[in-house]
Amino acid sequence: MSSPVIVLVGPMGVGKSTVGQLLAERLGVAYRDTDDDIVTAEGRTIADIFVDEGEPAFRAIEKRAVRAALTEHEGVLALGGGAVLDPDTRALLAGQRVVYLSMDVEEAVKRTGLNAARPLLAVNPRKQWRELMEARRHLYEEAATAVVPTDGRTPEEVTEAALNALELKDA
Ligand SMILES: Nc1ncnc2c1ncn2[C@@H]1O[C@H](COP(=O)(O)OP(=O)(O)O)[C@@H](O)[C@H]1O
Ligand SMILES: O=C(O)C1=C[C@@H](OP(=O)(O)O)[C@@H](O)[C@H](O)C1
Ligand SMILES: [Mg+2]
Repeated sequence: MSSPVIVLVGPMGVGKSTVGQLLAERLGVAYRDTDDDIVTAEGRTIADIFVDEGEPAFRAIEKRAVRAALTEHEGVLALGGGAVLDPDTRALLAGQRVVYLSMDVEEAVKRTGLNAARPLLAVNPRKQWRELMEARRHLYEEAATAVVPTDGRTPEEVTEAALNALELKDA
């Protein structure tokens, strides 16, 4: 059993997938994203899974994908924004190097507001994002070994800040 060098958590649109790829490049390791694993395994988009089967079915698929990635992958791993809702997933994250990428609501709306690929923000994104964060903020904070704010930072600056926060700067 192995574990990732860095796991990224945080809300939809904060840049986990973007920054995850940059971090992997910087560290010279592989990048993996559990949303991509799900799309590949299921042969359909995340939005289609939500529409066809509903959120609970998606969470069950996600839980298996996250467990596999957390126990197999040795590089940088980005999780979907809701993965931390699962208590077993949170237990698996304990003791790992977990970075919580954070942002405020205005930044969130800029990055995700018009993006239909994220079904949970499809209607009234600002209100839905606030509600999601009320339910999840403490879960992200509890899971995190480092919190990296992304507001007003480019993906490259966020990557640099994450490496600094983890003291992996010279990697
Ligand atoms: N630091 C950033 N500043 C501005 N836009 C960003 C930043 N990081 C990511 N983005 C953009 O926000 C959107 C969501 O990024 P993504 O990496 O898919 O987030 P996540 O995987 O956390 O949902 C993309 O359009 C991406 O280009
Ligand atoms: O926060 C969530 O509940 C979700 C986040 C999405 O991933 P990103 O955080 O990569 O957008 C994706 O897994 C799905 O749409 C549900
Ligand atoms: Mg993503």
